[in-house]
Amino acid sequence: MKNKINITTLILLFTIVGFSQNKSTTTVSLDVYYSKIQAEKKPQIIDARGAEEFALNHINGAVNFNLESKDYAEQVAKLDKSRPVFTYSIGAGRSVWLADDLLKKGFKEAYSLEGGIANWIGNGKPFYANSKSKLTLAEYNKIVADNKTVLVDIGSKYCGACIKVKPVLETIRAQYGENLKIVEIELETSPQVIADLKTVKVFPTLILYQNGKIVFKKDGLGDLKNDVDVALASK
Ligand SMILES: O=S(=O)([O-])[S-]
Repeated sequence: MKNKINITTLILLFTIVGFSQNKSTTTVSLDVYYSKIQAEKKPQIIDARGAEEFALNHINGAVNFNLESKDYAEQVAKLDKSRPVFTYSIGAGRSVWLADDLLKKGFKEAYSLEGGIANWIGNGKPFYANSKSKLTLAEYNKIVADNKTVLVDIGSKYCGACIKVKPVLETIRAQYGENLKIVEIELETSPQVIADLKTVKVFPTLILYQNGKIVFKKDGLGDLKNDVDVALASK
């Protein structure tokens, strides 16, 4: 439990401090990141999340460390400073910190992936996952077809912003009961459906369907409760 709190606190801290920094020039779009990786024979891809997160899923060919790792200096020393380094995490936290630190240490190029692992997997790029998806795309489509109104929450249990969605979902669930089907999809248990949906660019992503059609799709929590109320009141 203590460990879980520490990891969550750490992620929230990285998120808050990461967002409060000036936007780093090292953050690039998925297209730029991917094409630069493709141009490298042996790309140096660093997963800046925790070891537990990395063990569950990661970009193919990535290695794992971040600024908090005990062997951080050793890991950095293994990299080639003259070649680009590609970092990612969940958002603009750990990966930006790592890319900036590498640049300070004299690396020529360091790029952090905008939208992190959500953007990579959500756009169908190759990834490793240690388990099959609990939910398949066929099952997802059936839920959307079988229920008049469906709210989908897509995120990761390691993402600070995703954790903030949960109490809002509970409020919505209490208000709408059986009139609204809520589906929660986590990267850790259903990575393949996130890839198959081809719509996720960031965690959390929230999608409201009515009669099988998308009413809204939101990147981030925003004012979810109000948006659901407004959307359902107008139907
Ligand atoms: O640190 S983070 O980018 O994973 S939120």
